Amino acid sequence: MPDTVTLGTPLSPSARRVLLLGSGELGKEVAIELQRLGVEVVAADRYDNAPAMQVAHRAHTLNMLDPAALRDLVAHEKPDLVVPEIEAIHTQTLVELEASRGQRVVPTARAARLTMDREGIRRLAAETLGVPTSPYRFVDTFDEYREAVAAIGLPCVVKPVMSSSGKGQSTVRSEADVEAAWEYAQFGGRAGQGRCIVEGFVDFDYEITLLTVRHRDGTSFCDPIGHLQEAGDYRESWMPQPMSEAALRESQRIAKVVTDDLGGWGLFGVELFVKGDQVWFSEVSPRPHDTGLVTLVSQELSEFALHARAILGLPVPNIRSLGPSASCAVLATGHGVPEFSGVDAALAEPDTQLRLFGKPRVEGQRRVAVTLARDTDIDAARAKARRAAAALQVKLI
Ligand SMILES: Nc1ncnc2c1ncn2[C@@H]1O[C@H](COP(=O)(O)OP(=O)(O)OP(=O)(O)O)[C@@H](O)[C@H]1O
Ligand SMILES: NCC(=O)N[C@@H]1O[C@H](COP(=O)([O-])[O-])[C@@H](O)[C@H]1O
Ligand SMILES: [Mg+2]
Repeated sequence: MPDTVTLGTPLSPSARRVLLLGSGELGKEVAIELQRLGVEVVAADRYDNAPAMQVAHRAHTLNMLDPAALRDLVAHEKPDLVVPEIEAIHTQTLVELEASRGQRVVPTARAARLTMDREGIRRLAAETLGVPTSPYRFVDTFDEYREAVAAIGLPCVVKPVMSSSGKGQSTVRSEADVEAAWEYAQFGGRAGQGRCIVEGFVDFDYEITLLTVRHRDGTSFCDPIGHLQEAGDYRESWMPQPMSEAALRESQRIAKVVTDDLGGWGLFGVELFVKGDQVWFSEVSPRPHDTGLVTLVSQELSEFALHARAILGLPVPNIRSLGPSASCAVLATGHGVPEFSGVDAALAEPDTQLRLFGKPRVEGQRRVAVTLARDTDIDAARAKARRAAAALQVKLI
């Protein structure tokens, strides 16, 4: 890579073009950061008017799990960079395009392929890299599942190999939960019926996301983000999560081993469980992480700005923290188009911010907004972010 990075003008022959595969709330912030650097942004997802599409130069709606549709889109847009934003992409097509046509994929096509599927990343981390994880087994049938539950023991966690935000995931605490967890895993995943992982339950003290940036000058870490999950989906996150020196060092070691193997440039969300000084690797997103939404208020360069810089080959000389901060997810339940009231009340306190994602519709339950707050300590920041979320009312019309 030359030391001089040249960026162009969007919609002109000199444009640097990025194709975002997935256009949710995280992609929307990435698109905004790229727009600020004059990058031409093309947003794609499975439905029209997805959040990032609303701030992109162009948008395409397609089934990104369909290899022909994905290939056509890349051939049509000829992006300098393909930037995956979700797991549910036909990543083998990206591997082929990278190999045959030198198509650049962020961070690498192999990283996108290995992390789209829990089996790829888990086997790499535990079996190849020797990183500590929960015990696990992969299963395809109910009989294999029963055997895995017996071998791993209760409690255990069951998840479809391809799912995110807790979809299809449940914890089996007693014999009575065994059948329902299987049914949910079969129908709750993003890609329909199929293979599952059964994991031993890790009785952690707390869990973190360690945002890890691989950029042209090396690897940088953000402060650890603590978070609270419900039903496998994030509800609150905060930073900096207090940790022992030993646990932080071990977390950074694991994050470095895993992200070095995945390679490429970009920001990764490394999910870790911590008990005392012991650390287990859970999974990694080779892209900004939902719990990292807190960086919109906690850092001068958010995880989205860091991702944009890293993927464009720009330097990340420092990551400046602005103080104890928290985020609180806002979920809507029901059917219809969101309308938000109490926005003024939600923003009444100092050092509070809001992102309304602009998701066009809710069917069931969906994250539609996030509140962000800074304060003198973590507890105060969390309480403030929760108050802001409570002040916001979402009506579905
Ligand atoms: N083996 C485990 N032991 C204890 N808790 C677990 C285990 N696996 C998952 N969890 C809990 O469930 C949460 C979600 O799990 P996981 O990150 O694997 O799901 P996901 O669907 O990939 O979520 P996301 O896409 O939001 O990262 C974890 O953050 C953790 O709180
Ligand atoms: N844990 C992963 C995660 O938070 N991903 C974020 O949620 C969007 C999907 O939301 P949707 O399910 O409401 O369409 C994704 O596009 C991404 O921005
Ligand atoms: Mg996770």
